[in-house]
Amino acid sequence: MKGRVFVIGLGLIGGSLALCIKKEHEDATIIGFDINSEQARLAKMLGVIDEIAENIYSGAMDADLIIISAPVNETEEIIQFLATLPLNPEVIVTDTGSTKSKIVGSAKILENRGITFIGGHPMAGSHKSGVSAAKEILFENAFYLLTPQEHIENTKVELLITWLKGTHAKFLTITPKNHDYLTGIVSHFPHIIAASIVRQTEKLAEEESLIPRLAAGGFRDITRIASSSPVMWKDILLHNREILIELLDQWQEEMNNVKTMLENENSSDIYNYFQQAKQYRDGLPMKEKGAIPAFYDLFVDIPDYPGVISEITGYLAKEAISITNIRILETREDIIGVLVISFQTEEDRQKAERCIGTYSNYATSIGS
Ligand SMILES: NC(=O)c1ccc[n+]([C@@H]2O[C@H](COP(=O)([O-])OP(=O)(O)OC[C@H]3O[C@@H](n4cnc5c(N)ncnc54)[C@H](O)[C@@H]3O)[C@@H](O)[C@H]2O)c1
Ligand SMILES: O=C(O)C(=O)C[C@]1(C(=O)O)C=C[C@@H](O)C=C1
Repeated sequence: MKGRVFVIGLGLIGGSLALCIKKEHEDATIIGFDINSEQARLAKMLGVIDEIAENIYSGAMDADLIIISAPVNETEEIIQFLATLPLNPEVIVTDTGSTKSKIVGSAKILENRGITFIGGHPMAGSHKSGVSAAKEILFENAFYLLTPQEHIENTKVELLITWLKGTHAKFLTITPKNHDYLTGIVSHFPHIIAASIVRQTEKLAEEESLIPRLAAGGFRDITRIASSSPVMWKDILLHNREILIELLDQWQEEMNNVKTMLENENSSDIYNYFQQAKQYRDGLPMKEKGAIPAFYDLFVDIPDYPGVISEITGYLAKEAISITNIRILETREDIIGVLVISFQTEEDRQKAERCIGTYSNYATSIGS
């Protein structure tokens, strides 16, 4: 499609969407604005946008699509400002905020002026911020939630989906209220828990200096998202305050149950607690980027000697097996333990397992 797309907020999400749109719609012009001029300059340098707008006014005036991708409080303010501008009457304004009720409520001011606003939330991301972390494949197979108000014409929603086709996401329309309830459970609340575990550990580490050095696999897995942007999460919590307070009450009750099981040394209840959790988690959809992203990981036990990683990647290269990611699980300090290699498909993972088995004696497993 041809047209002018204006992205306000050139961070991880705005930058990634700009890349997706440009890839799918080569004739479109992507204009970007960021309150942080360094981010805007970097976005232009990295080829994420075609032009930098000097301000929101100049970028928005003749845009066909406006994407607001700033923290959610800022998003509300940007909407207020857009409502003061003589925009193209056919423009679609959307956002990417992690909360929807307050933003969609604020956007009534645009609708009162005849401007179409369709709330949006791509349900994929990272703990990393900024345009340097933007990537075109970020939203592939993820859900992309849209929250159009009832009066919005279907053709407008379809047009927005066409603009966003290059995300290769799965679009789903829901109400803002339902959106905030669901994302409160599977996204916002886990971020509070991750941060709380890190904070508790930090406090306890004041008395025990070995703690940070021992914080390996399990701790890192459950706390990765505690490295996310504090500005973004401060805003999200305040927007979804009521639901999160309810979830915190339920969580406290849940923790009291665990405490009682332990006080009573009730081994069968403790077993069932973990068993039910495992069963539910193992049954979650893995092939889509939903609550748990799809990774075709192969775990390889490796000895601690220089060159072992290039040896293994060399075997895979010999058989032309592409890898998408490679990392080391630091199971023990100073000792290389397990190499985790990710593949795009299950077929590649199986080929790699056979390949490593053919060329070496390293033990492999696919985890569980
Ligand atoms: N990070 C994620 O995992 C994720 C996933 C989906 C949706 N979101 C949502 O998308 C939005 C953007 O998140 P992100 O991860 O890209 O954050 P980010 O910090 O990487 O980028 C946000 C950008 O917005 C800019 N900005 C802030 N105020 C602005 C203003 N008034 N005008 C113009 N630019 C402004 C910042 O300078 C920054 O460059 C947030 O609303 C967030 O809730 C985040
Ligand atoms: O993968 C991560 O780091 C994320 O936190 C991504 C995540 C999530 O909670 O799943 C975070 C916020 C968004 O609104 C959507 C996605």
